Amino acid sequence: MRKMSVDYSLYLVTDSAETLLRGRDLVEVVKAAVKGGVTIVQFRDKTGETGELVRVAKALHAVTKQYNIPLIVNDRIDVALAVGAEGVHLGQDDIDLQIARKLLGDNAIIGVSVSSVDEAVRAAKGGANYVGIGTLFATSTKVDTKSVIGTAGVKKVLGALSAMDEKVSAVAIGGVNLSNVQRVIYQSKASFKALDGIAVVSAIIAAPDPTKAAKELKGLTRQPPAFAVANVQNGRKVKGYQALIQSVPAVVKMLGQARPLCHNMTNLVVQNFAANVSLAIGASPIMSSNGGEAADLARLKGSLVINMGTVTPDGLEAYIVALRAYNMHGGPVILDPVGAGATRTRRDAVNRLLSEGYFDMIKGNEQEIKSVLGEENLQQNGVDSGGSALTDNDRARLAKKLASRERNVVLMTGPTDFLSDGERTFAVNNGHEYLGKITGSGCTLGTTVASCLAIQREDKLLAALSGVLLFEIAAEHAGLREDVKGPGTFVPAFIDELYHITKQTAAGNNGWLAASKINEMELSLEGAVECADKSAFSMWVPEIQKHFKLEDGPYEIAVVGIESHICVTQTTIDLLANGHKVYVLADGVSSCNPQEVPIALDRLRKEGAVVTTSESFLFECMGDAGIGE
Ligand SMILES: Cc1ncc(COP(=O)(O)OP(=O)(O)O)c(N)n1
Ligand SMILES: Cc1ncsc1CCOP(=O)(O)O
Repeated sequence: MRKMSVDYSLYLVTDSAETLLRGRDLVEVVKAAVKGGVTIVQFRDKTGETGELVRVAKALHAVTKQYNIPLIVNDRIDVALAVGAEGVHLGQDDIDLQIARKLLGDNAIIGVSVSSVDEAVRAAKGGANYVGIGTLFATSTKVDTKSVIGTAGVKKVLGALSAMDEKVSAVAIGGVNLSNVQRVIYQSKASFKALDGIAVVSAIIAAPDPTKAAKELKGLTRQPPAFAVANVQNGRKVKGYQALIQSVPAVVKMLGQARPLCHNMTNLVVQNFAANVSLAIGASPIMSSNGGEAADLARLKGSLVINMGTVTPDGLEAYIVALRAYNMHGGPVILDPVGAGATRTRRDAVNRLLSEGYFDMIKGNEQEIKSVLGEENLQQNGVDSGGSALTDNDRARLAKKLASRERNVVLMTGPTDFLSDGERTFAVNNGHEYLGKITGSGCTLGTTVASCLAIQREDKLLAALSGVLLFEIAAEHAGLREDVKGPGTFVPAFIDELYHITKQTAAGNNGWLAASKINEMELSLEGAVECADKSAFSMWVPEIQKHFKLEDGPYEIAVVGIESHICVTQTTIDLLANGHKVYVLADGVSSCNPQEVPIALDRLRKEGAVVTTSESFLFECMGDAGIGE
């Protein structure tokens, strides 16, 4: 087989099912698709006789050769050899990778289907050129699939592959189409590895115009999704809450100026309260659970709250229509997975929603967030939050874990609220006990935060923080009023205070923010205090490894130590090999023989570590002069 360089960006996998081809000739469909920009083709026919398979494969190869792209044959090494195809694709139950390599030679492109980290690591170690990660979303094209792993599963596999020495390309497969391809690429991305491409069957084979479908898919693979555009363009985020908090008044002020639309698909219990809260803070509410009008509303540059408080099968379908419409226009969407862990119906609804679209923010109590994370052994009682056995750090970690998995912002509510975008995590300790004694306080917090998101899209964590502080400090003001005697009188006073704070802020009076109680959570350092006795030169020993699990990271780790050429070198190389980002602090390392130091630092730089100084590192961590420390 001849060696070929491969562009995996748009991988077409064929299917000869009549339901997809509808009387058209497969070779003609593939020809049209390749014209549209497909970069690699896999011939996949599970039923044909060998002679017929060879005939079609030959015809397909004539097409791919014309465009200088590879032809891969699914499962059948004999067919690949017979036509001189560039490679094969093997499933987990197909012929062994080593045997295939022996039969096909070093130049062959061999791909392996994987659905877990273990399978991916085995394929990479076994010398696969690429892995097909799936099944991403349930699809009628493959009904015998063993597991549907979503973007979270793909991301886990990519994270593990990024930590390996073996370089292996990766595509995701299963249910990818024009409406979700950008989200799939965006949400699957692990810290140090993104997908090399996407693999599709029906999105091209069943398309009325395969050239157009391929062209559109390819175009979309090169652009960030609409909901990420502002984020991506803005680049670096403000670090540290003191710097962030200075931007809160501008967000609150903008609410009154822009009067953003806040579209609520929410439960019957809170509709009136949520609409009043929206109006009080200057936003423009619309309470509509009708999926049919979501497409029109999504054009109005507002935000959407999907609150699952009273979810029904029809309601769920309407949420999905609206979610897609807002995703398409880049309008922010918040998921409030009310009672997510309470019933199988609600758990399924959450999973379905997460697979159908992108949520810029997920807001829920601890049990709801755990349920969205898919934590085992969880049975929530009703839709209220119940008690927690977790420490603040554990709870903050939950919020951070979900935010980095979904690549969004998570607001986990409770006596202390935790906000995270996966990089920055804050605890907010504002609010009033009466918020826990009225119905709909969580839901209306969702509406408040969604209104802020509508006008602050670049930094979604700032939007969340602004909404939380506005809402909870207003509650504190209301709770202190003499006319408030209990939860009943609290509600109207609370709406008044939301209104007053918004007005004051518009007039330039930001004094209310002095009441904010925020802590930044330093989660990567917390809990990693460990004294490990060791004889190994590297510090990458099990006692340390357990604090830096790749699925919770990858971590950014600073290394200092006495022998730059021994323990510092070996620890750094191990950390890099395990997928973490390493800063070696040049003024924090030495050597018994000083000549060793520059040689070791030079080597570590080449290995991929950032060699810097302690002062530079610390200032980069802080990011802003507003930080007290
Ligand atoms: C690129 C790519 N990835 C995954 C698969 C699935 O292969 P497999 O698990 O062997 O299932 P079948 O294709 O045989 O149904 C693939 N074909 N291509
Ligand atoms: C072959 C295969 N393997 C996992 S899903 C799948 C089929 C993907 O088809 P579609 O792109 O039509 O969802």
